[in-house]
Amino acid sequence: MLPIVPVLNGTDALKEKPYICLSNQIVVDGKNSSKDDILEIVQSQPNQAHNVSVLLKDARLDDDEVIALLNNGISTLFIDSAEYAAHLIEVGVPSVRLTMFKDGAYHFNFGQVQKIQESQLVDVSKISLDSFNNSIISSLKTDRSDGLYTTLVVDENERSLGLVYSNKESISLAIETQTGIYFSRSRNEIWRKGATSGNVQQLLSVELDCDGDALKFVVRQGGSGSFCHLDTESCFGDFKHGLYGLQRLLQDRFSNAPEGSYTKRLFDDSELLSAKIKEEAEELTEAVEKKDIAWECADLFYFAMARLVANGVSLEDVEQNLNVKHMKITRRKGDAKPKFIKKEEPVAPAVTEEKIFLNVVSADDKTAVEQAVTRPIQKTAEIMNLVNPIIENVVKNGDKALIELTARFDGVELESPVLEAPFPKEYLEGLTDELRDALDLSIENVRKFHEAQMQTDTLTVETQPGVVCSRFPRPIEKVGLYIPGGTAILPSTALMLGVPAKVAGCKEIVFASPPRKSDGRVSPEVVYVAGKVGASKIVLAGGAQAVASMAYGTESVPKVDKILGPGNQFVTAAKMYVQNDTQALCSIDMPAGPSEVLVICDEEADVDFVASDLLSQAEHGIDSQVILVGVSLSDSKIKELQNAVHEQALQLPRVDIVRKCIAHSSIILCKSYEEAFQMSNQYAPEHLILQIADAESYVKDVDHAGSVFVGAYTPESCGDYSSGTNHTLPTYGYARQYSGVNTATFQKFITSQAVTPTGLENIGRAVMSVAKVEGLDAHRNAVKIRMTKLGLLPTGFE
Ligand SMILES: NC(=O)c1ccc[n+]([C@@H]2O[C@H](COP(=O)([O-])OP(=O)(O)OC[C@H]3O[C@@H](n4cnc5c(N)ncnc54)[C@H](O)[C@@H]3O)[C@@H](O)[C@H]2O)c1
Ligand SMILES: N[C@H](CO)Cc1c[nH]c[nH+]1
Ligand SMILES: [Zn+2]
Repeated sequence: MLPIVPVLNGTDALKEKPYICLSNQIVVDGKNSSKDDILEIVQSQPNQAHNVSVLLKDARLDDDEVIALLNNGISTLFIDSAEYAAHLIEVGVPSVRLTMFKDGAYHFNFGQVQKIQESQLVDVSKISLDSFNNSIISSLKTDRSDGLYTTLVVDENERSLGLVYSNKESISLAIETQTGIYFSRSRNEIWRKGATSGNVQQLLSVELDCDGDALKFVVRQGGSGSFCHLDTESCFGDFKHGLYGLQRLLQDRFSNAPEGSYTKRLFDDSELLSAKIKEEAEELTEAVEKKDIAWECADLFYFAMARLVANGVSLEDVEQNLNVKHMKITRRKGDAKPKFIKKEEPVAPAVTEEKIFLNVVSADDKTAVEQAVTRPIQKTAEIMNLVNPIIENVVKNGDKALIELTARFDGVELESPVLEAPFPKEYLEGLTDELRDALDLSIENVRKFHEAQMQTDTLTVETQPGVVCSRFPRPIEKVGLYIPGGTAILPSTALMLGVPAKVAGCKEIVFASPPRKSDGRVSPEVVYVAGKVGASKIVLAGGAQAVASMAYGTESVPKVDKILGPGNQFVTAAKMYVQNDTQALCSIDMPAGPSEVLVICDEEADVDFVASDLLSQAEHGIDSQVILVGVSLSDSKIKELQNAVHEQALQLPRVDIVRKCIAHSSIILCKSYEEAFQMSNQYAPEHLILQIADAESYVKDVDHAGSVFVGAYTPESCGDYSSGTNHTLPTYGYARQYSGVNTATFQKFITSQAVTPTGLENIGRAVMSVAKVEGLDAHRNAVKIRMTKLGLLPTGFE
C-alpha cells in the first residue's frame, strides 16, 4: 500500500492524472457520485485487480445501489457510522466488505488487513505528480550503500519477472510515464525497459512492502512478452507450468500449427472442439478416483483453453471474471438447466407390503374416539413461529422478500412477483379444449348457484311508525384469492373463489398462487380462470408470503380488503394473523386448512364408493384426515371396507401421501344413526358424506358441516369441481361457526335508519333512558335537544 490513498470524485481526475491509478488502493467519494459514475471508475482502471472502495459518508446511494456496487467490483465500503453498518449487514452486506472507522483510522479487512489513517485519504485534486512521487519516495528506505531501492517486478498475475533496482529518479520517471523504468547497476544509468528491445512494460501499480524497504512494480509485459535480456518471460526462465504454460503453447500452435495436425483440426473445426469439451466435461463428472478426476479435469482445461485461444480470450480475461464473481455478494441459486438434470424415471406407485390400514374404534371408547378425531395439525404457536418472520419480511421488504421467499420455498427464481392482466396468450399454452370445456361447465354451474344467492335488494322494516330501518349490500371492493399450488395445483379453487367474487361485483380481484418449478408460471388453467373472472393480477407466490403481500401490499401487489381461499397450515396461519392485525385492515373468509371428510355409512353402503370418497380427501395432503362413521357395521363389512381402502390406495399415484393420512384416520363404530350424527356434529367436518339408506331424510340432523353430500351417487369430488356448490369450506371443526365461501362472503351489508319527528316521539324517551343509565349525557342530549325543539318534552324536562 502507498502512503496516500487517493479519493476520487469522478473519472475526469483519472484522465488528467493517470498516475493516480498506480495506487493499488483508490477510494471513490460516494457523496457526489452516482452508482454508475462509481462503476465507470472501476471500469476505467487499467488494472482491474486494484482495490476500489467507496466512501459512504453523506452518500445518497440506496441499499440496492450499494449492493450493486459490491456485485460489480467495488471491494469495500468506507463507513463511519455503526448504525449504518448494522443496517447494511442486515440487508446482506458481509461485514468483511465494510471498512469501519474506529480510533481515528479506517480498518480494512478485505483480502489484506490494514489500518488507513483518515489523514491518508487525500482528495485527488490535492495530489500532484510531485506530491504523489514524494509520498512514495519519502516513505522508502534502503540499507544499501549505493542508496538504491530493491524492486520486485511482477506481472498482473503476480508471477515474479525479476529483481531489479530503482533510484529516486527512476521511480519518478516510471510514475510519470506509467512504464517500467529502473536503474541499471551494470550500466550505472536509468534503464527504460524495452527502449532497445521493444519489450516495453506498462506499469499498473507501485506498492511498498510491509516495512517500506522494497518496492513492487506490477507491470503488463509488452513486446515479445520477455522481461529478461535472455529473451525469456522471467529472469528465471519461461513460465512453463500450469495454465499459463498451456496458454502459451496453444497460442503458439494457433498461429503455427502444421496443416493436418490434430491441434490445427481442433482450431479449424469448432463443432469438434465443442464436442470434445462436452465429452471431457462428462468424463470429469463420471470420474471417481482422485487421479482420474485430475486427469479428466486437465483434459477439460486443455480443450477449454483451446476455445479461449481460438476466440482471442486470455486467461487474464477469465480471471477477471472470477475476481468479479468472487466479489459478488448476491448470487443466483445456481441450479442447473433442466436439460442437464438427470430425468427421474416416473416412479411407479410404491407397492409395499405394509397394509394401508384404517384403524377401528368404538364410539363407546371415549378416549379412543377423542384421539381418533384429533386433527393432525401443528400447534398454533409452533406454526406462528415459522410464519411470523415470513410476514415481517414481506411487510418490511415487499417485492424483494416475495422473490426471495419464492426462491426459498418454491425453488423458483422470479424477476417480478406479479403477472398483470391482460394475461399473455402464451400463458394459456397447454390448455386443452377438453379442459376448457370442463372448466366452462364448472364455472357455469358455480355461477348459477352463486348468482341465485346474490342479495341485491334493500331490506326495509318500519320498526315503529316513523322509524324505518334498512339494510343493503355492497361488494367488498378488493379481494385477494389464494389458489393452492403446493403438492397439487388447484385451478378448481380459482373458479370457486373467482366466480362468486365476480358475481358479487368486487371491483378488483387479485389471484395468488405458487409458481411451478418447471417454468416459474402458474398453470394455464389458473390463468384461463383468472381471465374469465376478470382478475387484475396474479401474484406468483404461495404460502404465508403470498397472504402477507396481499394483506399489506407491496410495490407491485395491491393491498386488498379481504383474503379468501384455502391452503396449507402456513397459508391458514398467515390469514389468521393478518385478520388480527389492525395495521393490515384485512379480513378473511375463514380458516380453510387441510381437507377432511367424514363419511357416515351403514351395512348397505357400497364399500368401493365409501373407500373412494375417503381416499379422495386423503390424497390432498399428509395433514388431511378422513373419518368413517359406521352405523351397526358387521365385522365382515368392516374388513371389506378396510380392504377396499387398501386396494384402491395402492393404485393411486399419491399413495405415499394417502398412506400417511390414513395413519391418523379411523373408522368409528356407532350403534345407531342418531349416535352417528352426534359424532359427526361433534367433529363438524369440512365435508360430510351420507352413504346410508334414505340419506336425504337425515339432512335435518346435520348441525355442523361445511358441505353435505347426500346419497351413494354424490361423491365429494362433484362438489370439489362441478356441481355448483363451493369447495372452499371451514376445516379444523370451524364448521361449528363458519359457513363455506358463498356469494355473501364477498359482500358486506350496510344498515341505515331514517327517523321522523313521529319516530322520535316513539323511541326518543327510550333512547334517553338507556343513555342516562350508561352515563352518556351527550347521547341523551342529541335526542333531548330535538324533542325539545319539536315540543315533544314538557318544559323543564330534565
Ligand atoms: N379447506 C378447503 O376448502 C380446501 C380446499 C382446497 C385445498 N385445501 C387444502 O389446501 C392445502 C394445499 O396445500 P399445499 O401445501 O398443497 O399448497 P399451498 O399452496 O397451500 O402451500 C404451498 C406453499 O406453502 C409454503 N410452504 C411450504 N413449506 C413451507 C415451510 N416449511 N415453511 C414456510 N412455508 C412453506 C410455500 O410457500 C408453498 O408455496 C391442502 O392441505 C389441501 O387439503 C383445502
Ligand atoms: N377437496 C378440496 C377442499 O377441501 C377442494 C379440491 C380442489 N381440488 C380437489 N379438491
Ligand atoms: Zn378435494
